[in-house]
Amino acid sequence: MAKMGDMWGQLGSVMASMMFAYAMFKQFFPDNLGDILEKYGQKLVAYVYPYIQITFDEYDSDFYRRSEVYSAIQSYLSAKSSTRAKRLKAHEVKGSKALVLGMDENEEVTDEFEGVKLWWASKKSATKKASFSFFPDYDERKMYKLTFHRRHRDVVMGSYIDHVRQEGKAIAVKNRQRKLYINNTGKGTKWSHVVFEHPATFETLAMDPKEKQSIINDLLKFGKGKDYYKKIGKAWKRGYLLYGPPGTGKSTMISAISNLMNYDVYDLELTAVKDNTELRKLLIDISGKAIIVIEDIDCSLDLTGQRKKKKVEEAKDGDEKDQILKKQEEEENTTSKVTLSGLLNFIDGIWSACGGERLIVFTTNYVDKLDPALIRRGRMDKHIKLSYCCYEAFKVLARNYLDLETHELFGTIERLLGETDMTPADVAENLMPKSDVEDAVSCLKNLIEALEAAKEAARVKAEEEAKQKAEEEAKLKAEEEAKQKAEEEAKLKAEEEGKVKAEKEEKEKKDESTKEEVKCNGTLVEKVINNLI
Ligand SMILES: Nc1ncnc2c1ncn2[C@@H]1O[C@H](COP(=O)(O)OP(=O)(O)OP(=O)(O)O)[C@@H](O)[C@H]1O
Ligand SMILES: [Mg+2]
Repeated sequence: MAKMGDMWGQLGSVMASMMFAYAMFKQFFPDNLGDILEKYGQKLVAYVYPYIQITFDEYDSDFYRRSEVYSAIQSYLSAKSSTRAKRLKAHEVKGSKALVLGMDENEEVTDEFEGVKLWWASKKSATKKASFSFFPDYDERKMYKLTFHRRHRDVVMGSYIDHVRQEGKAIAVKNRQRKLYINNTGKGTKWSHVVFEHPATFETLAMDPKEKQSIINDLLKFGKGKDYYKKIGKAWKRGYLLYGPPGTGKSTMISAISNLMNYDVYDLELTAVKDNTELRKLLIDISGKAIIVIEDIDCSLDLTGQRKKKKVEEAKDGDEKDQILKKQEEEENTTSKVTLSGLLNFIDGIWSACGGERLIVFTTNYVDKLDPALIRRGRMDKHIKLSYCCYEAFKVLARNYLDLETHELFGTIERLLGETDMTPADVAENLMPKSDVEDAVSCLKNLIEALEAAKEAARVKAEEEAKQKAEEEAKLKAEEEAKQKAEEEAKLKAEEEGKVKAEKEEKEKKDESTKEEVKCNGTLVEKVINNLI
């Protein structure tokens, strides 16, 4: 019975060949005889082959998305096949208690539902792709084939397939091993994954308890919001922007969110995405119950296109311009061409609604660098600032790292944390015992020492900065004074020169008139003498 499906499949192809042969010879029979033969032929086929086959392909017809029904059947059959199939495929899933078993190719299992017997077979077919390559390229199609007697058609269509889907989904959720997906593996538009095993939870996350609770409430409400989002006509997704200095727990919070919500994490490396089309393809491949993470978003996307253009325009020299353009072209070929608008579409374009519940999380150290369009509410709905360690956050770390709820040194630490900035990462590092002989008290003392050192360093830095600022101000002032002095001197000099010039002109004028007078007098004397003579 194990090869029941195959047997009927072969019989089916024999019948098909007979029908083909019949079609070839049909033209030699009189019309009415042909009709009679066809009618009885079909009856004969139905009589001999009373089984129906349904095929479930791994991918939807457009090859964009893995079929949900296929995945559900796979989970459903993995439970059946591990007890019934003879040839199994074993996948070792790290961290799971047992091997995950599935049907091997061309293997069959039987199933029973409401007294109806059904046969499932796993198949694989390869069709040759149209390609000019020397080596032929094949498209592999995996599928499940369901065979059942035609008298059970109503049961199968009415309830069995639905039962398989529901059961399969429930099994998948139960066995779900969360995954961390990455896209920067040189496989183009494909995600590859590892098992997600980060132990961080909201309990171990050090931050202000009120803020923490509000984030947890927000997430839980989102998780239960399927009907609500449908009612308000919004895609079931929510954006979180996590910002703050390095080592304040942004990445840790993403793990805590994944552990709280039981979502997979898709760590999207934007710089490895070729262009907007590739970005969209990646988006389509993301399943529901997912956190899409773009870390250090300010470094991932080139928002400086404008500035580059300007640089080219500024370059006057033709050679210089060519060089800049050539360099830019080279850069463009090697770097990602994902644009801001491509990313905005990724977050809330029409495609972003495919696939079910999703969280989109951006992290950055420099929130001011981001384009306001990227982080406006509606895209990044909740902005969470992760900051330096406060006393409340320290208490969480002390509980996690040292099992301490309170201690007399806590007071000193509270004061010091109020006086200096230290990231939770640094506090945690100081609280961690480095050897077996180190106990909780020595760790607290280490932290106090580190805080005092940090305070001293901050004081020295502030002093140096103040000194540098004062020096710069003094330099600026001196420069300003020198400039003013120079201006005044120049003015004085100009005045002096003007005065000298005016005097000179006056003198020249005077000399001129004296000359004129002398000339006149000479002429007069000459005239008088002439008259006298
Ligand atoms: N708020 C926190 N609660 C608990 N542990 C923390 C917290 N912040 C930092 N840590 C510890 O410090 C380490 C570094 O933190 P994390 O990687 O989350 O920082 P980040 O904010 O993502 O830094 P970056 O901006 O450099 O990516 C973590 O492994 C964790 O052990
Ligand atoms: Mg980080």
